[in-house]
Amino acid sequence: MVTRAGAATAVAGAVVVALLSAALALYGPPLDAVLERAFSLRKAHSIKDMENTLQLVRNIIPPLSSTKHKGQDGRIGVVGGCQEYTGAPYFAAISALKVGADLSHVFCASAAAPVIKAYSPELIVHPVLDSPNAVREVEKWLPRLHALVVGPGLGRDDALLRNVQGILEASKARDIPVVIDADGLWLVAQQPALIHGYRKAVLTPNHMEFSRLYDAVLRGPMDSDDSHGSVLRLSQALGNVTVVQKGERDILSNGQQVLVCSQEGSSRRCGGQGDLLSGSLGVLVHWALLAGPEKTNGGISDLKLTIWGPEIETGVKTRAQGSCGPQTTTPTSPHLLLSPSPQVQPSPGGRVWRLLSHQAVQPPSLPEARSLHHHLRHDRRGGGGLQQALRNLSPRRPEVNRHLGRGRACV
Ligand SMILES: NC(=O)C1=CN([C@@H]2O[C@H](COP(=O)(O)OP(=O)(O)OC[C@H]3O[C@@H](n4cnc5c(N)ncnc54)[C@H](O)[C@@H]3O)[C@@H](O)[C@H]2O)[C@@H](O)CC1
Ligand SMILES: Nc1ncnc2c1ncn2[C@@H]1O[C@H](COP(=O)(O)OP(=O)(O)OP(=O)(O)O)[C@@H](O)[C@H]1O
Ligand SMILES: [Mg+2]
Repeated sequence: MVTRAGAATAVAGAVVVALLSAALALYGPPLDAVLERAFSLRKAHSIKDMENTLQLVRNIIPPLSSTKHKGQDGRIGVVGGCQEYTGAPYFAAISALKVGADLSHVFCASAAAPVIKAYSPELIVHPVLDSPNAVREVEKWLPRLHALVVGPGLGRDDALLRNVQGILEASKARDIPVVIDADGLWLVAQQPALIHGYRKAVLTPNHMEFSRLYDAVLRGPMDSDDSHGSVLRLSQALGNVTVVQKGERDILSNGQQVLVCSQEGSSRRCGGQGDLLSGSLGVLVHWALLAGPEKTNGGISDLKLTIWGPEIETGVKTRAQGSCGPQTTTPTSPHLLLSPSPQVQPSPGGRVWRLLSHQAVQPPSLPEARSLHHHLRHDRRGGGGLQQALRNLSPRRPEVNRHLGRGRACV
């Protein structure tokens, strides 16, 4: 059973994704313009805070080393892909590799398999989801997977959904972290008990999926004037699973804390951006849980973290002195202060990109783009700031930039 710290670590992983997505969102338009737009700060915090935050990101990135074997840094399975939808599972599965997983599997309906296989040789595609032995076929792979992403391009066919129900049961029995997205959330809305109390579940509903889920679980429409409270309540009603409500501002909660990320990203509202998020999250939740509470300071509630740059607020549930129960504070500062220690007073003005460009030395030219994983590790060995790592991603790999540029997802 997952400890509280373990579950909180999953949420800490979500904070990491918020930061990484800031990084991921930097590709596309010229870097400085995006930095200016994405990281422009109204109130800057100390460089130390920025360093703390980047340290959280670095902490969960598993070290690259020549002693590792294939798959050790992440083997992710995507459950989805049907006759109509083949792009979504591809976007989710390839995102897992681009973030830094070693292997990415897609378990899809037989009709979708040849199409998804044709998209990329990097994906291991299993045409089993519509087979009579689908659950057994997937279950064979579960011992070799670190996390599952369930739902991208799944569709709503009852037979497929029944198979996915069995796959989720088998995954829970093996304590495998699951990210549930898209039509996987359609299934959860029909059977909330399927994941109730499973603290290694992370749900990533968009606006529509959230209101459907909220309605199904809490038997009534969400309060659109209290989006923070709605996410908190839904998480609590589902037994404190982590809920990431995607939108103009991403709102996350594990039933104890609420974290809001308003990091500016792509203004496109094209299909597939949520799929990029869920695939990336599959890797990062695994890494955050693998890193453990000591690396993520026990999870969000214990982190002395002031998020630098992205306007991330939190309604951290704090036990007011002398009160009998937890209270939710409403966010005042545009920055996230996650510890009960006295509020860090933001210093006026300033822009992160000036800090980063000051820090970042001329990046060495790399013959080919590598995963962000590589660069974040490289950064740890005393490189420049995260920006240098990002600059190292070769602009000569348009498919990488296009992929990273699309994916603005703050979780
Ligand atoms: N290329 C592909 O294969 C893609 C497949 N997809 C799959 O398509 C299936 C259905 O996903 P959808 O997201 O379309 O379905 P949803 O049921 O989540 O959304 C239905 C429609 O609601 C509308 N909508 C979305 N956000 C809204 C908002 N904030 N306010 C008002 N209306 C809003 C959109 O037009 C959307 O198509 C999922 O399985 C998903 O994974 C999508 O991921 C898109 C890309
Ligand atoms: N109105 C918005 N303004 C800015 N960013 C947004 C907006 N809506 C969503 N986003 C961002 O885009 C990302 C994807 O959200 P979206 O609502 O498109 O997911 P989705 O519908 O599941 O996508 P998909 O088409 O892949 O299923 C989210 O992480 C969110 O941060
Ligand atoms: Mg979606």
